[in-house]
Amino acid sequence: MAALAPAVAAIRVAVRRALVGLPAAGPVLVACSGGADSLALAAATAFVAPRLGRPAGLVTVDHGLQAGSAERAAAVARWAEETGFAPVESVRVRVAGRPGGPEGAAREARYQALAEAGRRYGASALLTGHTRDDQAETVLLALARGSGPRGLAGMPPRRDLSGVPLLRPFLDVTREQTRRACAVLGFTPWEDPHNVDPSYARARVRADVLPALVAALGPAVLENLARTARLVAADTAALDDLAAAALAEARVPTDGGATGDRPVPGGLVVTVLAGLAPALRTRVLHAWARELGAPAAALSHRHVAALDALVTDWRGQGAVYLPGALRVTRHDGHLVPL
Ligand SMILES: Nc1ncnc2c1ncn2[C@@H]1O[C@H](COP(=O)(O)OP(=O)(O)OP(=O)(O)O)[C@@H](O)[C@H]1O
Repeated sequence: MAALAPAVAAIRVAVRRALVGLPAAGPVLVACSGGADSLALAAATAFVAPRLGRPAGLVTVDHGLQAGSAERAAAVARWAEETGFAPVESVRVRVAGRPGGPEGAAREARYQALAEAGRRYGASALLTGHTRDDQAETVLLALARGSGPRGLAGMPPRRDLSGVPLLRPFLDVTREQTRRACAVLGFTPWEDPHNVDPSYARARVRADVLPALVAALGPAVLENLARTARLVAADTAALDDLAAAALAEARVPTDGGATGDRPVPGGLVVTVLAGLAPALRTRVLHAWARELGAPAAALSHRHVAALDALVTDWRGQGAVYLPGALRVTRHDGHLVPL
């Protein structure tokens, strides 16, 4: 018997690790663009899932942004049916008219369609083909944009996508391995023109920045960036737990036992906030602003810093304006939403 190619073994092991012990019943759904990463993911899932007694389906999204995109989606769906995936779906989405740049709008439409498919089929998980290289790019972009620990934590291996568990089994698999696996298995992956389009920051990082880093510092750079993401993610999760407890403590009691003359519903006690370490306090304020209804994408460091100044640099300044048409002021030793 011919030995199993190491790249094929690596992708199967990664998918097996992700699927083994999945709590819920229901099929796993592979999100497949037809590119090397998600084609390798689909091939590994087609091999592993039946051996774990799980049905495997596949969804491909047609963004309708490029000539030939419908044909590409149809070809992926045809291949999936021939390979034994069920259900198989090709979903056409409308990208135009969504907020944000074209890349962000396409991503939002894609994830919405994937989550809807996941719910429709009662999927136990939705799988995407993000690799270690994608993770390294994400960390570098976050570092360059100054997005702080939440950005540096990169993409989590699992998260909730509107009620469906989203898994990324390939975060420890390299792009080189997915390409090699495709070659060994005789697939011709689709090459997404966006991946090499220099008008996208991620494409420039992929084409120029990472190769330069690897050339200067050696190939371990990719794994080291991915490890940085894991370490920061663990620290961030711990700090988030502490911040949730601190937020509970800072809340003005609504039962009449407030620290001021009268309770201020929905407010926070400034003296409690002032006693927190800055890293915790800014997390508390960020979480509180989200709770009040500020949209995550629009809530920036600047907004949180302005809230923080109400606590630590109080000079009687006016209300702080937050995205989502919100205002917060300091009154009588409390931060209060107006
Ligand atoms: N059109 C699509 N339809 C279904 N899933 C998609 C589509 N585009 C991306 N995905 C999913 O999201 C993952 C990340 O996509 P992205 O385009 O960011 O990275 P990529 O490295 O180019 O992936 P790939 O080589 O699989 O296209 C893919 O691996 C795939 O699981």
